[in-house]
Formats: sequence, structure tokens, C-alpha cells
Amino acid sequence: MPFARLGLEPALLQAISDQNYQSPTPIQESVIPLILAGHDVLAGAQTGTGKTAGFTLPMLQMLAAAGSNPANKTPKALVLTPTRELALQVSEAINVYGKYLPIRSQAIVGGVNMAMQIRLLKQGVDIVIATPGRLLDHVQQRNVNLSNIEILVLDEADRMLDMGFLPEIKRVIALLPNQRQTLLFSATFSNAIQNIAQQWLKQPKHIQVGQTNSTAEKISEQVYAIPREHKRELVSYLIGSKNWRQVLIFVRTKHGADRLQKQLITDGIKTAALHGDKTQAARNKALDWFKTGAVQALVATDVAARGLDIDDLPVVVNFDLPQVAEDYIHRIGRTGRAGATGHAISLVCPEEAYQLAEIEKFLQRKLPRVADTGYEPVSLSVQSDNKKPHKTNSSNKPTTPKRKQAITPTKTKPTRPTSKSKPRQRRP
Ligand SMILES: Nc1ncnc2c1ncn2[C@@H]1O[C@H](COP(=O)(O)OP(=O)(O)OP(=O)(O)O)[C@@H](O)[C@H]1O
Repeated sequence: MPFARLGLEPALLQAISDQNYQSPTPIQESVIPLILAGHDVLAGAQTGTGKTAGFTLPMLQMLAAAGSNPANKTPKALVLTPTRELALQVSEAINVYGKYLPIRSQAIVGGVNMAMQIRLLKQGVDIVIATPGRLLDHVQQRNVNLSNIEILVLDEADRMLDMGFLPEIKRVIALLPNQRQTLLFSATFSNAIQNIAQQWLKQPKHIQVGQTNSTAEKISEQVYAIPREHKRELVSYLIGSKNWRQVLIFVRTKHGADRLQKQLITDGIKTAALHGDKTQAARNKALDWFKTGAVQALVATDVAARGLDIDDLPVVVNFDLPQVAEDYIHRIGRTGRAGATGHAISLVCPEEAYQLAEIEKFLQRKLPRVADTGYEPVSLSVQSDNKKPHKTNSSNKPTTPKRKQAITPTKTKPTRPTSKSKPRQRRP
């Protein structure tokens, strides 16, 4: 089906054609007409399937139809995202799709100077794309008035509504008019989150493209079962031997990200690191270096797990498994986007066996193991007396949501390195 059949106006069709999009993706085909018809929408679709344009295109069309009123400087639409990088990316997408429309938009994120944001807000904007904390700072200082918001989008809605963000989101929503259109988008949804979301949606249309909580279709996955102490060496070896053009490597901690970055640089691999302890300028620079190919590897915490769109990224490596099972889907979803193929590798040590089991339970399938890792085989089986209660957000019970909890590792004893567990000779 061509985009024109979705009822989008020529200015948007031209911008879409400038992007060389041939036809809408299935999620776009489903949600665009519903949003244009004024419905609230709760939409799920796999990573990299074009959800951003799914909400941005109709939002722009509706705002343009209402006309930009320079006398009224308050925003009409608000997009909330869980991370600054994602807010900046959505803001760029709005600029790209809205380039032929007289719509003003502004990203309002933390970690950057407030004075510039205040100046821009005072000039007036139609769309604000924000992270919740910084938005509330501006509300408190009366720099922005949210009482005329007509459209609210929660991008990565399940992350936005987990307990970490819930108090802030509640405060923002209390400032918005009741009479508004609310749109929730994510690649994963638990029933608990859907239940909270119902409070803010009015007779929403539920759209699910593909199987709920599933990974993108064209990502091949592999698990390397290896002792923790060999992970660093294996990742350097794989980068060198597999000829990966670029690789995004997820680690658990900020400190771990800095350490692995240094080690990879020592191994001769151009590497940047992205995590929440860096200044926003350094975070932007690291992502920019990676996007432009100036570095081959980016080591990141889960701040990079959600929504980031890196062109043709071939490989994602889980150096450490994610703390929350859903994040496995989001992390590996940085590859295999827009119909491309991708490869996802998880380096799993015995201490992470429980996390792996939780991820497989969430995905309802086993991840394929690499038969010969080049190291002494280690077991990833979970001892039954070590099993912890299920702690992902995937509970089907409509309970009061708890703070997104970590998957607690088992107390499996680490395998003692033996002479046999020494790595085989590897090329650098
Ligand atoms: N109709 C289309 N045809 C071709 N490419 C498209 C189309 N719509 C979007 N894209 C491209 O697909 C890529 C992924 O889109 P987007 O970032 O919106 O995915 P997403 O579904 O939000 O993923 P995630 O769940 O990871 O946030 C982007 O590079 C975008 O330019």
C-alpha cells in the first residue's frame, strides 16, 4: 500500500519520499489512520519497525491542520522518552518528517544548559520532546505551560511507566488537559504495564504487529557459555576475526563500560563508551562517533538499549546479560532494523545462568548455544535450590507494579580456571 492511501498530506508525502521509504511498515499502516481519526492507541511492534514515524507523521498532520498559531506559544503535543538520546533522536525525526510544514518542535532534555532551552520555549513551540525530569524542572520554573497539550506520546511506554518513571509521569499527566489524545508505543508490553496505562487512555485501540514481546525477525542469536574472566579476550578476538564493521557492546555497569573501553583500545580497537556518568556532551559525542563510523566499537550501559537507531549496525554483543529480561529484546533490537539482517551474541558465564533462564522464559524459546567456544565448556544450568522468584515485568497478574527489578544472579560457584580452561591460541 502506498503512503498516500493513509490520508497523509502532500508535505508529509514529500518528506517520506525524500527518505526513500517505498511503503508504510505494517505498524504504520495500522496506526496512522487510527491516530488521524483521533483515537487513543496502545501499539506494540518489534524493534526497528518504524514506530517513530507511526506516531510522528499523524501527529504532524493533525498539528498542521489545526494551524500553527504564533500568538499562542504553548505546546500542543508532548512526546516523552526515557532517555535523552532517544528524545534527541525523536526530535530529529520530527524535523525530517516535518521539514515542509510550519511546525516548531524542541527537545528538552537534562544534562544541558537550561538557559538556551528557556529561550526556545519562550519563543513558542508546537511540539516538545522531553525526558520527564527536565520537563518538570521547566514546569516548576514556569518556563512551559502544558495546559494546551492535545496529543501525548509515551515512547518506549513500558519503560516510561515502570516504577522508576511512574511518579514523574503521573506528575506530568496531572498537568495535562483531560481532553487529549494519548499514544503509547513500545516493542515490549507486560500486562501489568498495560493495566496502568489504561488509566490514561480513553477507549484505546490496541494494535500489536507480530508476536507480543518478540525479537525482531532477522536477528540471528548465539550464546557463548564461557567463564567470566575470558569474556574480554573473546570479544576482542571476535571483533578481529569476524570482520565486524561495527559492534555495540552492552555491559551492566558504568564502571564496567569504562574498563572494557580501555581494554579494547589497548587491543587496538577504536572504542567509545556511553553511560550515565558521562556529561551529556560526552554522551552525544560517543554516539555521534559511533553513528559516523569514527569508532568501531561502542561500549554502553542500558542507556543505549531503547529506541536508538544506528544505521545498518551489524552486531550487538551482550558482554553482560541485561538485568531485566525485556531489555534483551531492546538491546539486540539495535541491529536488524528496517528489514536488515543482524547478529546478536551473548557472552554468558555460569553466574548469569539464572538471568539467561529468565530471558528464555520471557522469550518462550531457547537461545542457540555455540558448540565450541574455544574454551573449556561451562554449564549454564540453574540449580533448582538456587532459583529465585520470577522478577521480570512480564507478570500476567494485574498487580500494583513494582520498581523494575533486577534478575538476581544465582549463587552458582564460578568455575575455577584450570589449565584446561585457558583459551586456545587466538589470533589478536
Ligand atoms: N516505511 C518505512 N520504510 C523504510 N524504512 C523506514 C520506514 N519507516 C521507518 N523506517 C526506518 O526504519 C528505522 C527504524 O525505525 P524506528 O527507529 O522508528 O523503529 P522503532 O520501531 O521505533 O524501533 P525501537 O523499538 O527500537 O524503538 C529507521 O531508520 C527509519 O528511518
